[in-house]
Amino acid sequence: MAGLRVGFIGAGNMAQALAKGLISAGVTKPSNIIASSPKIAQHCLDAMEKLGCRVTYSNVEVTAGQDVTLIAVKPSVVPEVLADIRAHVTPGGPLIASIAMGVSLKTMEAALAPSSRVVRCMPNTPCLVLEGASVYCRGSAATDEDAKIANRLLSSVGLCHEVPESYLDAVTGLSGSGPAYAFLIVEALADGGVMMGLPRDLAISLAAKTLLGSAKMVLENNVHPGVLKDAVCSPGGCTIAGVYALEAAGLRGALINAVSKATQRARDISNC
Ligand SMILES: NC(=O)C1=CN([C@@H]2O[C@H](COP(=O)(O)OP(=O)(O)OC[C@H]3O[C@@H](n4cnc5c(N)ncnc54)[C@H](O)[C@@H]3O)[C@@H](O)[C@H]2O)C=CC1
Ligand SMILES: O=C(O)[C@@H]1CCC=N1
Repeated sequence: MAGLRVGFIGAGNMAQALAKGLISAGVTKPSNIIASSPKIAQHCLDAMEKLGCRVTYSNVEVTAGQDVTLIAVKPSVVPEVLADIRAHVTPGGPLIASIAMGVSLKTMEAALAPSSRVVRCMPNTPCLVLEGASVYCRGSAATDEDAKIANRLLSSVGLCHEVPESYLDAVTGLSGSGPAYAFLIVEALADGGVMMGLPRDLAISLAAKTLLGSAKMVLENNVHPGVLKDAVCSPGGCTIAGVYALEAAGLRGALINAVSKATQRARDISNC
């Protein structure tokens, strides 16, 4: 697997997070990674080069001789990229894996030659620190071997599930966008600590570790989060007073609404 040849079309935030994650997980060597981007985004290519990856202005070069080519450009740029590479993607060529929000398998397959092997993925930025939460679904011509490649790539940088494509927009609204919600929560908890007199650095570190540890308890203990919450709330204690403040402010509704709005936005883009 350390020999897996990975191409990135697009070298921005998510491509860099995945490349760093794949390298630190030992899935592939930097020299086996190549990334493309237009000259106007030279700083993205410079960041990839700093990791030891090869870089190019040519999207076609990123399909040649790769095991997998990841499309990591904004959704509106995907049609242009698929047109660039169409003539160079043969059924025996690289697996095409898109991480673009709202771009369906049907759209990708229609833009590529018949029988092109495609998977659609939704990772998130914590792949950078090997704590990603990713899913993928396979296109009609993708083989079991292709699914294995997608699974091994994404599970090397966190957890990974294969799901039906109908889940993709909701996954985008939950875990694709979710790090932004989590960062807001960390920042706001730290603000609370600062308001109560804690130094900023200490407050951020305590808030972030509290989220990390709580998330770990949910994942490792396989216990419903409500049960774990109850165990922190002593009768008549301080935590239930804090929980009441959150409930009164509508925290649950706000988070449910965030996932719903982000999912709807992904759906709107899917239907464009
Ligand atoms: N940022 C995130 O947390 C996540 C993003 N995604 C998806 O990943 C994709 C990329 O997002 P980001 O990395 O955040 O965007 P970004 O704006 O940081 O990076 C986009 C990259 O595409 C390059 N690019 C633009 N036009 C190009 C072209 N014609 N050919 C080749 N490269 C081109 C840019 O130079 C840039 O390097 C999006 O489709 C997004 O939906 C998915 C999961 C999480
Ligand atoms: O905000 C976005 O459009 C992308 C997709 C998921 C995370 N970032």
